Amino acid sequence: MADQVRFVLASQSPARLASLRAAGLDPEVIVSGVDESAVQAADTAALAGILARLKCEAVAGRDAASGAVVLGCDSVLEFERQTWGKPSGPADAIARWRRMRGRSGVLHTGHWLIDTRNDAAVGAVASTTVRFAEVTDDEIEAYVATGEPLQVAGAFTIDGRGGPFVSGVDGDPGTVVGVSLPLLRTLLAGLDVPITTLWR
Ligand SMILES: Nc1nc2c(ncn2[C@H]2C[C@H](O)[C@@H](COP(=O)(O)OP(=O)(O)OP(=O)(O)O)O2)c(=O)[nH]1
Repeated sequence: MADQVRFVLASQSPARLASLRAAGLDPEVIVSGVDESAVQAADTAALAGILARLKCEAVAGRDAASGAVVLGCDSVLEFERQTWGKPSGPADAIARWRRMRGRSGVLHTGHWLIDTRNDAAVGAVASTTVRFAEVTDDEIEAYVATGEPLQVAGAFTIDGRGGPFVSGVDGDPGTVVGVSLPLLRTLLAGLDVPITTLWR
């Protein structure tokens, strides 16, 4: 097979890695360690874009990423003009779900790519509307008790235990899980890297 370019995921997210592997890509993982709490932005989508770029740049600048195409991502939920990442703890997750049920929010995932071979860079934010089911207090308590909501942006998953509590999405569901594959294809093409050349 032609020389394959190294592909690095600048994220510890198991969901992102699983999505990319299922799509035939097998990135090396180099965690950025970026402190997300230190970053401000004009709005939720802008924050997702800025954090994705900071994570990507933090890894692309390391010797370990030399010669690789590096992907950084960040996901945040926009809900009634609030910007929510991962909940601060069980009480926060419960309070959020009591507000979210029966309503909808927008999950924004920022994507940033750097080709370290020529320092070309490209990025974009994908957004998907998520409709939350009318979950009961008991369901909320039980879901939070599993610990899953505490690990994920927005305090919910659509492909895990949270699946029954999301009544639908408008947009790419991959954006909610953590990486939009059609957007990744477009961004890679912008760097003259066909996504098919990254298949393993
Ligand atoms: N499996 C799954 N994971 C989700 C879902 N929604 C959000 N997540 C996860 C994906 C990411 O791991 C996490 C979003 O948080 P971040 O974008 O800050 O990434 P994370 O802190 O996990 O890693 P990183 O900062 O990129 O090293 O939430 C979902 O519907 N399904």
